[in-house]
This record gives sequence, C-alpha cells and structure tokens, in this order.
Amino acid sequence: MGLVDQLVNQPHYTLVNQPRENDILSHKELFDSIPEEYLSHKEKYENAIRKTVLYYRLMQKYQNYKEGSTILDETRANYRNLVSFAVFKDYPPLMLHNGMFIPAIAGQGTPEQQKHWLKRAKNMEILGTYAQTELGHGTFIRGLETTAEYDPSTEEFVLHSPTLTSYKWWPGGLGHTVNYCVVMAQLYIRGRHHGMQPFLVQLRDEATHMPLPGVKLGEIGAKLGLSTVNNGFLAFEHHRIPRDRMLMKNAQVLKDGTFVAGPSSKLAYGTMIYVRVIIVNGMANLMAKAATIAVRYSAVRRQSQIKPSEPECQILDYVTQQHKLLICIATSLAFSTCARWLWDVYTGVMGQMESGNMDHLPELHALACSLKVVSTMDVSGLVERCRLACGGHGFMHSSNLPYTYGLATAACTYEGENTVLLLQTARSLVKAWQKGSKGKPLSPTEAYLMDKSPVPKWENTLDGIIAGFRRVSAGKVQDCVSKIDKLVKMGTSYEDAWNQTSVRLVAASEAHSRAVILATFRSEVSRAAAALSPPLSRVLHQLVHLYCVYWALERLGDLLLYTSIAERDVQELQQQYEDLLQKIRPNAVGLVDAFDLRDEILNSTLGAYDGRVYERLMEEALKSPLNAEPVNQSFHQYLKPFMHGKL
Ligand SMILES: CCCCCCCCCCCCCCCCCCCCCC(=O)SCCNC(=O)CCNC(=O)[C@H](O)C(C)(C)COP(=O)(O)OP(=O)(O)OC[C@H]1O[C@@H](n2cnc3c(N)ncnc32)[C@H](O)[C@@H]1OP(=O)(O)O
Ligand SMILES: Cc1cc2nc3c(=O)[nH]c(=O)nc-3n(C[C@H](O)[C@H](O)[C@H](O)COP(=O)(O)OP(=O)(O)OC[C@H]3O[C@@H](n4cnc5c(N)ncnc54)[C@H](O)[C@@H]3O)c2cc1C
Repeated sequence: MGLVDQLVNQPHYTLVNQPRENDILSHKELFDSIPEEYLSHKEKYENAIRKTVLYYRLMQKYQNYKEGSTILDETRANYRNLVSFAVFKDYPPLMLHNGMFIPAIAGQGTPEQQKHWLKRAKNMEILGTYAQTELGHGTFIRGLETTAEYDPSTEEFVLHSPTLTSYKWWPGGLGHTVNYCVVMAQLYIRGRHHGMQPFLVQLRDEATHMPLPGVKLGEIGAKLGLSTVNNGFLAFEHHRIPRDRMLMKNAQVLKDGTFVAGPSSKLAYGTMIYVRVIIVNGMANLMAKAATIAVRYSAVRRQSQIKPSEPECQILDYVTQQHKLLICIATSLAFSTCARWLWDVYTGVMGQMESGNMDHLPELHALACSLKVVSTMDVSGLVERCRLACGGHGFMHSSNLPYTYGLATAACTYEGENTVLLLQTARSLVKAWQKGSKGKPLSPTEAYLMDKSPVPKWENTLDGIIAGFRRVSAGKVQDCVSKIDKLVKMGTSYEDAWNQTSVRLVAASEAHSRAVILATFRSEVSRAAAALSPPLSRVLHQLVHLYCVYWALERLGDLLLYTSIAERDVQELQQQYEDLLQKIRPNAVGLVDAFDLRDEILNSTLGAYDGRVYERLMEEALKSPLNAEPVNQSFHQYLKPFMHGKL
C-alpha cells in the first residue's frame, strides 16, 4: 500500500509498479506508438478522441462506473485523474465532462433534471462541458454578457450573444467534442435582470454532430499546454431552449415567468467551489509525478565528484539537489493531506446546506480559494524546479516534465485567477477581523486572528513555526485593516482604499493559507501516524518538519517583522533544515516509490522504476520522424544550394 494511501486511509488501487494483466493499463491500444509531440494539432486531437473513447469504455468496465458511482465520488475521480496521465500527456478532451458538466448538473439540477440528464451524461450518451468564461470576461462573472431571456408565451428561454466579447471562450471540449453544455447566462424575465443562472443547452445534433441552428462553435487554437483539451468558443443567435433546461435546484422560473430566488445567489457559483476543492488533490498528483521523475533520475544520474578521489556521485547526493527535491515530496504529501481535509470540510458544508444551513459557506469559499491558489502556485513552481533539477534531459518532452508544468500552470489561471481568488480570501479575513474586533465569534480556521496575547518568545518547534505563521497572517491582516481605515478616514472611498491596499491583502491572504496548510498537514499526519508503523511514522514526521522549516526559512522577512525570531533562531532553523535533508536522503527513492505511480502514469524517460534512463532517452530519440531517413529532403532543396552559393 502506498504511503499516500496509508496516510489518508483511502481504498487502494492497482497502481503498484508491476505489470498486471487485466487492468486498464494493460490495454496497449491506449498508448501512442508515435509520441504525441510529433503529431500535428489536428492529429493530436483526433488521436486523443480515439483514446478517449477507449479510455472511458475501459473505465466503465474496470470501475463498474455505471452502477456503482456516486456523482462526487472523489476516489474514482482521483483514480481517473491518475490513469489519464498514462493515456493523455496533456489531459483528455472530455476532462470537463466529468470535471464540471456532471458536477454542475448534480449541484444545480432538480431531482427530476438529475434523474434524466445525469443518467445520460454518466452513460456518456451525451457529452458536455461548462461554459462560463467569455472573450471579454473571465473573472468578473457579473459582467458576463450572454443573455437568457424568458418568453412565457412559448415557455422557452432565448439564449443570445449580443457582442463579440460575449462569445463563450475557453470551455474544454467545446470546440468539436461535446454536444451539450451547461451555459452560465444572465437571466432576464420581462426585461428584469435576475443574475447569472445555469442552463443545460444542446449544442449539436445528436446524430450528425452538426451545430444546431443558432449555435456558433469552434476551437480557440494552440496553447502553452493542454493541447488535447479542445478548448472552444460558442455564441448563440436567439437560440431557444425549453423552460425545463434551466437548472433549477436553487433559483426557479415558473411557467408564467415568476422568478423564485434560491436561498443564496452565490449557489449558482457552487460548481466552481467543487472544482477548486478537487484541484488541490490534482496538484498533489502532479507534484507526486514530477517528484518521482526527478528523484529517481537524480538517483541514476552521476555527475562530477564530491571528493576527487571518489567516483562520480549520484546527483541526489548533492545537498543542493536534496534542497530542490525533498521539499517536492513533502509538498505532494502536504497537499494530498490538505485536499482530503478540505474535501471533508466541503462534504460537511454541502450536507448542512442540503438542510438549509448556509452558515459555513463563506468559510468554505475562503478556504477553497486560498488552497486552490497556494497549491497551484507552489506546484507549478516546484514542477519547474524538478525540470531544472534534471538538467538538459528535463527539457525533453520525453521527460514529461514540460507537459506536467503546462498542466500545473494552467491551474493558476483556470477556475479563478490566483490573485483574484487570494483577494476573495482577503475579503473574508478583513471581515473576520472587523467582526472579531467587535467581540463576535469567528469561524474555526480564522479564529486565531483575534489572538491578542503578547508576542511569545520564538520557539524552533513545529508548534512554534505554526504559531509564527499565524502571527504573520494576523499581523498582515491588521496592517491591511489599518491602512484601509486610514485611507477611508482621509476621504478615500472604501473601494479605492481596498485597491490601494491590495498588494498587502494578497500577501495577507497567502500568509493565512500557509498557516492553514502547515497546521493541517501537521495535525492530520499526527492523527494518521498513530496507526502507522514507527519507521513510517518517523519519516512522515520528518517530512512535516522539513515542510514547516522550509517555509519558515522562505518567509524569514515576515517572521522577523511579526514574531520574536532572532538571528540565533534562524541559524538553528537552517541547521535543522540541513539535518533533515541528510536524514531524509536515504529514504528519498523509497518515498517516491511509495507514491505508487506506475511507469505508464509517469510517462517519462527519466522516471521509470527500472532506472533505464539512457536507454529510454535513446529509444525515444529514435522515434523522432526526422530519424526515419539519413538525409532530409531539405538538404537538397535548401542547404546544398545555399552552401554552393546558389540560394
Ligand atoms: C482527496 C479528495 C478530493 C479528490 C478529488 C479527486 C480529483 C482528482 C483531481 C482532479 C484534477 C484537477 C482537474 C480539475 C478538472 C476541472 C478543470 C477545470 C477547468 C477550468 C474550468 C474553468 O475555469 S470554469 C470558469 C471558472 N471561473 C471562475 O472561477 C471565475 C472567477 N470569478 C469568481 O469566482 C467571481 O466572480 C468572484 C471573483 C468570486 C467575484 O464574484 P462577485 O463579483 O459576484 O462577488 P463579490 O466579490 O462581489 O463577492 C460577493 C460575495 O460573494 C461571495 N462569494 C463569491 N464567490 C463565492 C462562491 N463561489 N461561493 C460562495 N460565496 C462566494 C464573496 O465572498 C462575497 O461575500 P461577502 O459579500 O459576504 O463578502
Ligand atoms: C487552460 C484553461 C482552461 C479553461 N477552461 C475553462 C472552462 O472549461 N470553462 C470556462 O468557463 N472557463 C475556462 N477557462 C477560463 C478561466 O476560468 C479564466 O481564464 C479565468 O477565470 C481568468 O479569467 P480571465 O482570463 O478573464 O483573466 P482576467 O480576469 O482578465 O485576468 C487578467 C489579469 O487581471 C487581473 N485581475 C482581474 N480582475 C482583477 C481584480 N478584481 N482584482 C485584481 N486583479 C484582477 C488578474 O489577476 C490577472 O493578472 C479556462 C482557462 C484556461 C487557461
């Protein structure tokens, strides 16, 4: 059983790194004979569709997917996510079908709508995506321009895209893959605006796949990564859909055009919260993949000598290399642990909301925003660090590190741009500060803000570091509130004061997220470790310790400003960090093995279990289409006449 699984006590999957007959990855037809990067844009898409069909059919077979699954079944989603790494280096074109289309129907549809549409969607009889972002607006969703006007005479909604900037832009699979989608549009009834609402819209004929009349569709073009996701554009020309296609679990439109508001207008944003929550786990997976590749490669690669009398050493023996990579192992564990914890918070709050209690939605929103941001920001930075740690070979697509970086950095933008989401959490922190200052109780994850005790003596322990991060966060929030108050007193409007304080607000928000992550990682590991063997428990605690000390050293400036840390403490912390690198080094390969990612999932010349790095690099190089002939025709056409002065 893999280390991560033991830690979070998840059911185990057959991912261990041994050949298996009878599992999904034994189907060779899922894999490419020509590496994806040598295909044209169009071929990449067509190949991805070929594999998608096979992949989903096999998923249904191996996961008993039709009957057994619940909609938000996170363990199946995690399994799908890992297996998809083996099949698609750049995510599948139907990523949004399971990632957002099904969750949107589940979260926003009435029981009758769910009964009909979820069944069809889960059986893959219809394929869908989630279309919210437009060419002109992604962040500011109140500014979306697509309209859905209710016509009581025919009991239909009329969907319309009035401007170029109102074109839906970005949804995955929208270009040429899906035939349905959840469209977020501004609802109007008899000229009155009722906010953004979700509509289930058929886009293409189910038999011919031609766009329906009044529906304009296309693909948005080549991107930094996610080249097989088929992101698309969409516009409507007064396109009519029946009334029952508005997803009406929350707000409703009755036949006569009466609008019945839901318990909160923010419920229409629910699908975004769900995705932000699962992204944290997605980032832990990407980090585990990159760390496994880079650590295994660093055990195989020998370069230079530490002592002139000795043979060239494994590059993993350089302490600088350990500094680059061991934090990546700890980070993956930190985020998988926090993801599991956040998932429990999410399901708890969703359960309360089913019975009408919305009290904890704001806290969930603030947490989901901040953990989404820090996990995507850290993982994209650390995946790039893994790539650099592999030297030249890390630059090869065959290492799979460039693709992995593309997947991680995309998540910094999608599902809420990171700065924007940090500002959402900052909004919650400032409100908490104001509330707490009036003596009102705060939510559990923000209650520490009101700790008014004098700054304690710094302690170089886990408790000390976590307490220090809380001080930093509280200090920064207080600093923001003071600046905003001061500006407002000077006559600046609250909104301008907010904007003028926003660099500090973002920093406060990040500090809060770090405090939450450090504390959660620490407490969840302590809780889980009680059931583990002493050696495993010891190594997990070393990783938690490494993680906390690493971040303390990264944020020394803040700690110096807001805590009583002194020069001597910093030197001791640095020493602790170096000692931990030394202690963890012998277990580094074992730890990445414990992530339990099969070679097919790593999809990398550098990271395979058997360590045949050079043989794999050569095998992959020989797959380059240019190596099919000794002399390329361009020699005769250009180089030869050029060298002979004839061109
Ligand atoms: C281990 C367990 C788990 C395992 C699971 C295993 C999984 C395996 C791994 C999976 C692999 C990963 C791959 C994933 C696949 C999917 C890929 C997705 C691809 C990408 C799809 C997309 O990219 S899809 C488009 C997303 N596009 C946005 O993301 C727009 C951002 N833009 C906004 O989100 C709003 O527009 C913005 C800014 C808030 C302002 O909204 P606004 O102006 O209306 O609101 P204001 O700022 O005025 O705020 C007014 C009040 O609303 C409150 N509030 C705001 N939002 C709220 C909310 N959501 N819920 C509650 N409350 C909310 C706020 O806190 C205020 O509260 P208050 O007034 O009390 O202070
Ligand atoms: C790979 C990928 C896949 C995607 N898939 C989907 C999908 O399936 N469905 C879908 O609907 N959308 C999708 N999107 C769109 C995505 O959700 C948006 O790109 C994202 O929400 C950011 O919005 P934007 O592009 O309008 O950026 P902008 O909001 O224009 O951001 C540009 C800059 O302005 C800053 N900024 C904007 N507003 C503020 C503010 N209030 N305060 C401070 N700074 C601000 C940002 O911080 C950023 O630096 C996808 C995007 C990507 C990259």
